Amino acid sequence: MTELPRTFSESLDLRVTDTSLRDGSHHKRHQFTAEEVRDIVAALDGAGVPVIEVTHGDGLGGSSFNYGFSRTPEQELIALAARTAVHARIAFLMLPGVGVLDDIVRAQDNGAAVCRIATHCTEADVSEQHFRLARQRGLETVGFLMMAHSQPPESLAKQARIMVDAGCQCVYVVDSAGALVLEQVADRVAAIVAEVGDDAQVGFHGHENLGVAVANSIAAARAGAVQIDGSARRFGAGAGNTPVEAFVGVCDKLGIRTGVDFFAMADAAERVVRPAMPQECLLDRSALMMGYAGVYSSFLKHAERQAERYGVDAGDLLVRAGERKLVGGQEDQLITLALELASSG
Ligand SMILES: C[C@H](O)CC(=O)C(=O)O
Ligand SMILES: [Mn+2]
Repeated sequence: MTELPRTFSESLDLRVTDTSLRDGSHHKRHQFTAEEVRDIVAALDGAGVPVIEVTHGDGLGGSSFNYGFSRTPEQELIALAARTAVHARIAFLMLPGVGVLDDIVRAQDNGAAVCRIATHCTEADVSEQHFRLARQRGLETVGFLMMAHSQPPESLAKQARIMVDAGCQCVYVVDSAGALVLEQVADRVAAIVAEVGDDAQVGFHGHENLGVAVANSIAAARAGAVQIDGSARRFGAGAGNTPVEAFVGVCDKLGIRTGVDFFAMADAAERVVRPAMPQECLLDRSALMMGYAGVYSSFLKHAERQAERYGVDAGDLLVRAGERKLVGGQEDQLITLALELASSG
């Protein structure tokens, strides 16, 4: 049986992970400065956020021509975050094949404590060696089943079992496209809870493309998820993630104990995180198309760039990406789709 993370105090019902400094990296085109990361970590830590994720938007090793180059090397940002946080644990994300095993070792040497491994939701087996290494090294582990809207609950449960058997301590339903609504989240979480039982925890990572990320996160919690992701001020890909400050406020009203201070979190979101954002994360036409058509939220900035370059509409391009069922890593295919749209229009 997998040992569960000893990260919960008896007095908490669920654990919040803030991913502004990782998912928000997409919205900022990976241009975080050291000062922004230090100030945001200090503010989130001060508000009682227990886990803060810091990495390139596409995970360790993501700084590249395909995904966009980081302004500041992510390992430097991880080290700075770990030095800054007094209570919070620092997490990092890695996608096998984008990052490599050695990147995990470096992130841990730089002070990270939580290793989050993400795969497309039908490809969990590519994460097995990464979970084994992380657990051998004493890291806490989380598995991300991305684009979870694209598979039914029972398929996700089988993929979750693969991750858990490899050493994953908490499997997340990751609504990368912000395409799931309410029962669709609950059914997926419940299926994984039923499959993994006491062997692992279950989590939920939402996107706001259809405007229901907070409600989806509550549905996940009611179905048994005990780790929930969000980003201060929704700072994330697409229309952004579940806003942590609103989620914490809703949890307070429902009697769900997160340990995060609502008022300090609202201050951090407005006074520290918002100034680091290039603009608000908008629930605009393009974001709606992603949620409706089931498109990976991190495609937004790439689609906007190709739409401008080829004189097509970004929303139309995203709908076509949904029809073609593109998955993470296929960002370059947006160029082909933009050319198709340009020649058909
Ligand atoms: C690499 C992706 O941005 C991971 C994620 O946050 C998602 O799929 O959503
Ligand atoms: Mn995300």
